[in-house]
Amino acid sequence: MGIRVAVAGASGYAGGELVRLIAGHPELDLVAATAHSQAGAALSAVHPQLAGLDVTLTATDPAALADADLVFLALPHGESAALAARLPDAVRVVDLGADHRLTDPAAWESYYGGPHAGAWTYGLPELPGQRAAIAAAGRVANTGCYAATITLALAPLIAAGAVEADDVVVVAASGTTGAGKAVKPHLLASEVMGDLSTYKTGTHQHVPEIKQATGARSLSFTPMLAPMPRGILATVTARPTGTADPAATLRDAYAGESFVRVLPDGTFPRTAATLGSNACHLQVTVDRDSGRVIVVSALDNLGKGAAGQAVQCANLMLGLPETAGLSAFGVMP
Ligand SMILES: NC(=O)C1=CN([C@@H]2O[C@H](COP(=O)(O)OP(=O)(O)OC[C@H]3O[C@@H](n4cnc5c(N)ncnc54)[C@H](OP(=O)(O)O)[C@@H]3O)[C@@H](O)[C@H]2O)C=CC1
Ligand SMILES: CC(=O)N[C@@H](CCC(=O)OP(=O)(O)O)C(=O)O
Repeated sequence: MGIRVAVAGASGYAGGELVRLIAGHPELDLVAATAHSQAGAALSAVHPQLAGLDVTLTATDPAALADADLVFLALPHGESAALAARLPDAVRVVDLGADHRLTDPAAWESYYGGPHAGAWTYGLPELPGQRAAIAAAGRVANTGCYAATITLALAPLIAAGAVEADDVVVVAASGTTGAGKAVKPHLLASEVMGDLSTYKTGTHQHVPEIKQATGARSLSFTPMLAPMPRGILATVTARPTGTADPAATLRDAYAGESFVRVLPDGTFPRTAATLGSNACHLQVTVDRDSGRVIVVSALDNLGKGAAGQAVQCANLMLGLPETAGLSAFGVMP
């Protein structure tokens, strides 16, 4: 028997990807997979890609999870804080939701509403100091999917003083799994196919998280819905300060990393190249006309944007090799 892990919200997109990764992980054993409306169903009936795993979804009840060494929470916003509070301290928790990401209660109130549940250790191992903090933590708040894509592109540049922190502009497109599996009319194939649209224009809830994680002081963020199931591509632009070379800064920041790749010169990230993996691909250039630095960043929103990142954090928390059960290589085409 390996290390006992459980997934709450296993019937959702992020939960299904967690179970897939756990099934291929050399050290983790799934001891519970829970759901809400679909409790009682066979896991493989909900997730056909998991055919062959003999698992029945049970109700999301703390008693079903308390027996695990580590619990992944892949629940709607607002549900994980209440559930985590009912788990014993000895059970480690990685929350894929937003409940514990923000340190500023006013930012939480403004973007999410309702009571602020308090901040946990932020689950982005590639940020300076964060790897050790995650390894020492009992509770980790996994990143938002856009927040991971954008923070990996921007944080080293602001930390090095290579770009100005008060004029960051981001335009990004996400696949539809980013919105979860619950039925929503605007996500019907007939609405999404052949279309590209902005949404939450100028109001996206990841803005305070990205500012907190990167040190950006002013951020304009325009998200778009793309007609594809998975993947996020972000263009992050900012004014260079002239004091540090952006390309060298990014290459130095990620030189020893397993999952974050600054691509060879002239090669730009594509979402498809990251799908199914825990990779984030980056490229940096300077806009010929405006002189702004442009960083392009791509990842799989269910991989490095959610479940892959959560397994990476769990590996650190459990003292396992950080890369265990994870691939840096996508399944393109
Ligand atoms: N999808 C993504 O790309 C990313 C998602 N996340 C976060 O991960 C979490 C899960 O997202 P995702 O998988 O996309 O969402 P889904 O809508 O696909 O899945 C939600 C899960 O939560 C369960 N659930 C629904 N309502 C309740 C409730 N009231 N109490 C307990 N469980 C409930 C559902 O069960 P059932 O189906 O049985 O009703 C399902 O298992 C969210 O917080 C999301 O923000 C973070 C990063 C990326
Ligand atoms: C396409 C789409 O709707 N994406 C979602 C991504 C949210 C997400 O996954 O992150 P959180 O965990 O912070 O909710 C959105 O933009 O709100």
